[in-house]
Amino acid sequence: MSSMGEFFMGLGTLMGSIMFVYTMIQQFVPQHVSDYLSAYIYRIMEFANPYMEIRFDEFTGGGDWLKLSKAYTAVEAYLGPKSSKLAKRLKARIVKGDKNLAFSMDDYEEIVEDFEGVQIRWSLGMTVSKTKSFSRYPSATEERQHLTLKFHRRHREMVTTSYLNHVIREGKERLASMIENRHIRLYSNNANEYKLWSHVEFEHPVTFDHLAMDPAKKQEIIDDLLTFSKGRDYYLKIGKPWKRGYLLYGPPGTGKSSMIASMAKLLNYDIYDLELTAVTCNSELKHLLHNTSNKSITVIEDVDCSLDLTNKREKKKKEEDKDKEEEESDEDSKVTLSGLLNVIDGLWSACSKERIFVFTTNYVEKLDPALIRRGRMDKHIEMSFCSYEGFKVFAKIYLDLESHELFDTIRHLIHEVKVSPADVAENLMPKSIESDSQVCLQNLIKALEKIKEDEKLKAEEEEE
Ligand SMILES: Nc1ncnc2c1ncn2[C@@H]1O[C@H](COP(=O)(O)OP(=O)(O)OP(=O)(O)O)[C@@H](O)[C@H]1O
Ligand SMILES: [Mg+2]
Repeated sequence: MSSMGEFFMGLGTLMGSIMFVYTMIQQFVPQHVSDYLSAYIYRIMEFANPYMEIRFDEFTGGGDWLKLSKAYTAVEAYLGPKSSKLAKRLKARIVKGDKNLAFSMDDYEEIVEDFEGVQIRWSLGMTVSKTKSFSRYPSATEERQHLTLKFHRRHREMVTTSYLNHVIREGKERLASMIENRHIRLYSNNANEYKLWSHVEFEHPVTFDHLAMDPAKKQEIIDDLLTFSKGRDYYLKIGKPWKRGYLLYGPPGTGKSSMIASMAKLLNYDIYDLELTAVTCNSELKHLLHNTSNKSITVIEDVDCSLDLTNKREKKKKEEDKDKEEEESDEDSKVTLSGLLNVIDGLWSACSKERIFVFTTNYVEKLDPALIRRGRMDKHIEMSFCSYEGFKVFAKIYLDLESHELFDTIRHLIHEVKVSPADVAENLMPKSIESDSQVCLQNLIKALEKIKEDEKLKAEEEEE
């Protein structure tokens, strides 16, 4: 064994000397001779080098369509605990919700692990590329990491099969448990250079318990969501992709956004807040949706305002007769209704699992029926003005009250007026440190009476 080691050490010294001599010669020979020599020297080096390398890049794809590599993510997760034990230089960071620091390998650090008696080296490298001139930060550099696996080539078969299978399997298991324990993420598609999502940790405190709405309706939605999340086998059995669409409609301030936050909390799903107006074309939309993860909620808020999705199909038919060519180029340049329908339930959507789509709108009647038909938006949920039941939820949460002598007055008033839950919540909040629940309820009564008065005046004006 030691003679083998000595042999390779000697070989290493020899190669070093050849490189030194070659560098000297290079300065005195013409370019074409130097190129010729380089090719030969490279071959000799390859022949003499007993090690092989496999590289895992952080991103795959190229140009504007970069994608976080799944293999890299799995390897990184696999190496996490090993790095803290084996690496000499570590990076430390605080992970929210975890009391211990998280460690990973520092840049250009290397760790060596033993797998079934075979020595395997992992190193973390970095490629630095200048961002393109149209970047928001002209001189900024873009750093991308890669992990390199190095081993003796006589173990090629074992490393490329059983070792790497083991790495990916363990990495994926670790990722799954990390996702289960980590905070929910809120992704948004700001128009960055690589057309990818950026995220923050989702800190919204609202849950279904805070939602003021009819308790039976609330329970029905909770049951629907839980049935969906446990429905893997059922969806397989009925031959449908495991996804569900919810349309939330109703006036402003009735809890549509709060409902989305509660859904994500209930299921522990990430939220992808898709800003359609920032998407330039159908293929970019497809790219973004391809890069969402399973167990997630993709949200398009105010879908009626995001695009002209209202009667696009009818327009399209007319335009088709007019000028076909013009329409084709138009299709390429922006997101269209058919582009959106295609990403929601085109063939590719069947490749993902456990996906929820939520659209919100204040004007359900404006939307193209194709967009909201069952199968696309499976459940239509009307978020409406505050009812007495809704008020009772607020009274319990905001004031710790289950009953009060003023409740009866509020019950009568709330039936008579159209008041949003947001307005009720605002009026119930104490406005000074001295305000007790009596004062808060009286404030609400005043506000409701004012709304009633205004509604009456408006009706009279309209009649006139
Ligand atoms: N049903 C509700 N239950 C509890 N709180 C509510 C409800 N509706 C509104 N609120 C309160 O009002 C605020 C605004 O609500 P939210 O943003 O969810 O309304 P929205 O329906 O999404 O409005 P918009 O149509 O303007 O987007 C919330 O922060 C919340 O405090
Ligand atoms: Mg909203």
